[in-house]
Amino acid sequence: MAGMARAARPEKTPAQIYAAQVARLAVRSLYHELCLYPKPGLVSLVDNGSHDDMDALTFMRSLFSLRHYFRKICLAGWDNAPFAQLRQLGIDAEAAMLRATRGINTHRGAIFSLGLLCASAGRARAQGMASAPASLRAVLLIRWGAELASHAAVRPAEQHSSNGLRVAARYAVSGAREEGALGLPSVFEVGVPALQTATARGASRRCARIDTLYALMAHVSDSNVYHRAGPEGARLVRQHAQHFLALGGTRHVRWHALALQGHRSFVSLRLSPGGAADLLAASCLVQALGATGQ
Ligand SMILES: CC(C)(COP(=O)(O)OP(=O)(O)OC[C@H]1O[C@@H](n2cnc3c(N)ncnc32)[C@H](O[C@H]2O[C@H](COP(=O)(O)OP(=O)(O)OP(=O)(O)O)[C@@H](O)[C@H]2O)[C@@H]1O)[C@@H](O)C(=O)NCCC(=O)NCCS
Ligand SMILES: Nc1ncnc2[nH]cnc12
Repeated sequence: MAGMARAARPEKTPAQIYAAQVARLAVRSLYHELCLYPKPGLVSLVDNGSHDDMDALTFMRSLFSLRHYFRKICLAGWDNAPFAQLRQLGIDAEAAMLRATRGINTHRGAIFSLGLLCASAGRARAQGMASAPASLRAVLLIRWGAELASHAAVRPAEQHSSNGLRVAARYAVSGAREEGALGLPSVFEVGVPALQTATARGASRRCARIDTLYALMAHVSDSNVYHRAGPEGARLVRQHAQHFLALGGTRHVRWHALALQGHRSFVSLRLSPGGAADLLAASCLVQALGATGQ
């Protein structure tokens, strides 16, 4: 109304400003993973890979639904929230993702690992620490390590309640829970070093991400691969990734053709390394947080 002063918006606190920045980086990391091509068996902007129930639009809806979650969990970390509170935010985010995708699990692994990283970034920043990879991991383990370890111990009522738990019971392999309990070793010991090495030798961002995805596929016990194709599928994924890396990865002149060939054969076998894809996004987030230099 003319002549009436509009109420001033309350100033954003440093925590709110930082959490918004971290959430943008988390969503961007998931977007970079989605756009990357060729990724063996995985959904991209080009095709649906080994998936007939989801495409790039499903992933876009999913990652858009997660933007407030990443902001909230970063703020919770800043406020030194207990693990139960982080977990509840993750459960709510899974529900939002499933509403956005009409019931399809696009980002459950990412909600867990990138969520923990956003919380750790918030906690580190509140304590005046830099968001370098080593600090993020130390904060994650020191603040929530014990609770993450007990989260990894499956209670009888939970057994067989998810693909990951069914796979763990059937093949005695680890998955997202163990990753969390150990402070995301695949991210800090495989993904981030692979990104750093590729960047240091002057690789483009795209090539650095392709090489990192392959390094993760060669290393990770991916419950999504076991769920779809058992130990034989897991062996094929590891073998393809090790072969690609042994040839020099994206330094090989024919890397694109090799990766396309892998993509086609993964699709014909319905293989999908979704866990490695999530961990690639998590590694990109750690690299981006480190690059903020704060
Ligand atoms: C800890 C949880 C994430 C629970 O995990 P759980 O052990 O119960 O297993 P899943 O529910 O199966 O989910 C685990 C997802 O994690 C990804 N993943 C797989 N291996 C690893 C690994 N070694 N390290 C890290 N992450 C890994 C993987 O995500 C990708 O696969 C998805 C597709 O999965 P799925 O639906 O099984 O596949 P389809 O083939 O489509 O199945 P069908 O339709 O054919 O049946 C894809 O979306 C990727 O994201 C696994 O899916 C967690 O649920 C939990 O405790 N949550 C609490 C809340 C929370 O997240 N809190 C966060 C802060 S604490
Ligand atoms: N691009 C992708 N395709 C299939 N599953 C995934 N999980 C995470 N990212 C994925």
